[in-house]
Parts: sequence; C-alpha cells; structure tokens
Amino acid sequence: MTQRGTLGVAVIGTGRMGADHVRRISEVISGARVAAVVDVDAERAKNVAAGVEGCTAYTEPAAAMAAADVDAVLIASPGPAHESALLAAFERDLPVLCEKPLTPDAASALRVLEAEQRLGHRRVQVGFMRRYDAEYVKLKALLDSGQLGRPLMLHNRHRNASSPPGFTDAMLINDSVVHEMDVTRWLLGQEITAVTVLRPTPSDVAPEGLADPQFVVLETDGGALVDVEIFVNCGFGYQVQAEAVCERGTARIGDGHAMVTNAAGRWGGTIAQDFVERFEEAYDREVQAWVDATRRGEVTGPGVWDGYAAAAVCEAGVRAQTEGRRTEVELIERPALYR
Ligand SMILES: NC(=O)C1=CN([C@@H]2O[C@H](COP(=O)(O)OP(=O)(O)OC[C@H]3O[C@@H](n4cnc5c(N)ncnc54)[C@H](O)[C@@H]3O)[C@@H](O)[C@H]2O)C=CC1
Ligand SMILES: O=C1[C@@H](O)[C@H](O)[C@@H](O)[C@H](O)[C@H]1O
Repeated sequence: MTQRGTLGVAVIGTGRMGADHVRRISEVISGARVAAVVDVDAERAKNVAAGVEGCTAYTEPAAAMAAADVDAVLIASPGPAHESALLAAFERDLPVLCEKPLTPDAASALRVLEAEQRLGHRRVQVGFMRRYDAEYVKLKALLDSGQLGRPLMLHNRHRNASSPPGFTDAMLINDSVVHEMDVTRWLLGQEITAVTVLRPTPSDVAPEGLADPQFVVLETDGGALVDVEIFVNCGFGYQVQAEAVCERGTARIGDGHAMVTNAAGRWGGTIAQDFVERFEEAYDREVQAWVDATRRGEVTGPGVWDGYAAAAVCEAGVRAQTEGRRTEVELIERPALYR
C-alpha cells in the first residue's frame, strides 16, 4: 500500500462501468487511488489514464498486477474475460472487486471457486451492487426482523429503456436477471432450486432476434415463489422494483418517487434513465465498502460462492429458456470456506 495506507487499484476494462469506477475512486470515495488502468483497446486505456494523476495504462491485466504500486484489482471487463483476470489476481494474492457476473457460466465460476479455495482464503467481492442500495437494504432488514412473518412470494420488475446492440436472450438472463438471482438468494436467505421462463409474444419494438419481454419464475429451497418481469426495451426508462409478500403483510421498493409534482392536469415524478443514475449511490457504497474492508485486510459482501450460485441459476435459466421447460438448478455442496 502507498503513503498513509492508500490502496493502489488497477481497473481492468475502461468501458462504461470501468470508466465510471475510475471516476468514483478518484473523485467520490476515500482511501484508494487508481494506480493503473487496463484495456485491450490501448487508446481507450491511455485516454482514461491521462485524466488521473500517477496512473499508468496497460493492455495486459497481468502486467498491471505486477506493478509495484498496485495493491488491489477492480475487474470491469466483459463477463467472458473475468475468469482469466481473477486467476491472474489469485497468482499474486491480490484483493479483487469483480463486476457481475462473476463469470458467464457455472463451469468457469466453479473453476474460480476451486482456485480461491486452493488459495485458502477469500479474496473476491462480487459487484452485486443492489446489496448496497438503500431501499434493498431496508427491505432486507424488514424481512430479517420477522415483523411481516415468512416471505411467501417475491415479485420483481426489471426494466431497461433499451438494450445495447447484440443483446441476446441468454444475456437477458446472464447480464440482467442475474441481479434478481442474487437479490432473491440474499433477501430470502434461501437457494434457488428451479427456473421456468415464459415469453409473451415479443414487443414489436424489440430488436430482431430478441424475445423481449420475458417472465422468469424461480422456486427456492425454503418454499418461496419468485417472479421476474425482464423487459429491456420498455422505452420509458430504467425501473427496478421488488415486492415481498409475507404472512402478515407486504413490502415494496423501487417506486422511486423522491419528488411528486402536480401540474397542468398531471400528477407524477421522473424515472431514472439507466442503471448508472438509479444505482449511483449503491455503486459508491459498494466500492467504498470494498476499499475499507481491503484496507482492514478483510473481505466482505457477496463473494465467489454467491457468484457461482448465481451463475448456476443463470445456466438453468438459459436452459429453461431454450428448452421451454422447468429446469432444476445443479449446485455443489457449499464448501467450508464459504459457510
Ligand atoms: N453492476 C451493474 O449494474 C452493471 C455491471 N456491468 C458489468 O460491468 C462489466 C463491464 O460492462 P460495461 O462497462 O457495460 O462494458 P463495456 O463494453 O462498456 O466495457 C468493457 C471494456 O472492457 C474492455 N475489454 C474487453 N476485453 C478485455 C480484456 N480481456 N481485458 C481488459 N479489457 C477488456 C473493452 O475494450 C471495453 O473498454 C461487465 O461485467 C458487466 O456485466 C455492466 C453494467 C451495469
Ligand atoms: O448489470 C446491468 C447490465 O449489465 C444489464 O444489461 C442491465 O439489464 C441491468 O439492468 C444492469 O444493472
């Protein structure tokens, strides 16, 4: 660690999320600095590094991790590139914050799980930022308090204004619904055992080849039922809502009406347009929590087990989608390191 214990971070991937995390570490949170950025697009990495004092640009993750001023790694490259970056960080025993998904399939997530176990200690926080969102944190505290009794059902809506080019049916599960896979496990403290995916006639506005929206049903080992409407071309904005239906009441988050106006015969508020806006404070809290824990020599928050479990549920989800039937989740027994 550099002067006064400031954590030197290498940010891998300087696209939308990576560049935003560079800004966050440099301007918003405390206790860390961006010592290195890495991108296969050398020009992009150079441009981002130019805006940060003392930051070096690389095109190879391993080269950045070998630098003397790098103490920790934030992975924000696309999901398929996560496994090799995680394994390279393990070789140097560096702490990691890895954007979701941990990896895009269960077999690669399992390889990461096995590699961390060989290391003998936890090193990774996974970027499931909803666990740091103020509304989700309140909902979790209420459910844990038992005031409403046992949760019976969880209804979720996950809407994006539009999907990026090349977005596929599988990405709908692996990149988008993966968040609901994680919050379901976290909010209920239960594992997901089976997935069913139903589709209405696609919206005419959906890009060619994408069946949008879709309706995902999850079953848990605690007997709860969970539904997720995933609609990534809803057009009007970014909306994430959850309602828990419990034995003695319900609780709902995500209406997002910080301010309600009445004007010219209309009533209402505004809707965030993307995840960067809706979850800005959650990302700030997530990265600050990672930096603080790392400086204390600890690992907190969602870890590799959570990333693996979500990947296993996603894999069942993609199979359920393609085969058009209820699909059971295959999960290994939870290893001692993650109990
Ligand atoms: N937590 C959240 O709400 C969100 C998380 N994400 C996650 O963040 C990650 C990055 O997503 P975006 O920033 O949207 O993607 P992006 O496509 O905007 O940026 C990815 C960057 O990584 C670079 N790259 C590709 N392969 C690389 C490699 N092997 N090594 C180093 N750099 C590489 C690309 O050149 C690009 O600059 C993904 O894991 C994604 O799922 C994305 C959006 C929201
Ligand atoms: O993680 C995210 C994106 O990758 C994904 O594409 C979006 O659908 C999600 O809302 C966002 O949170």
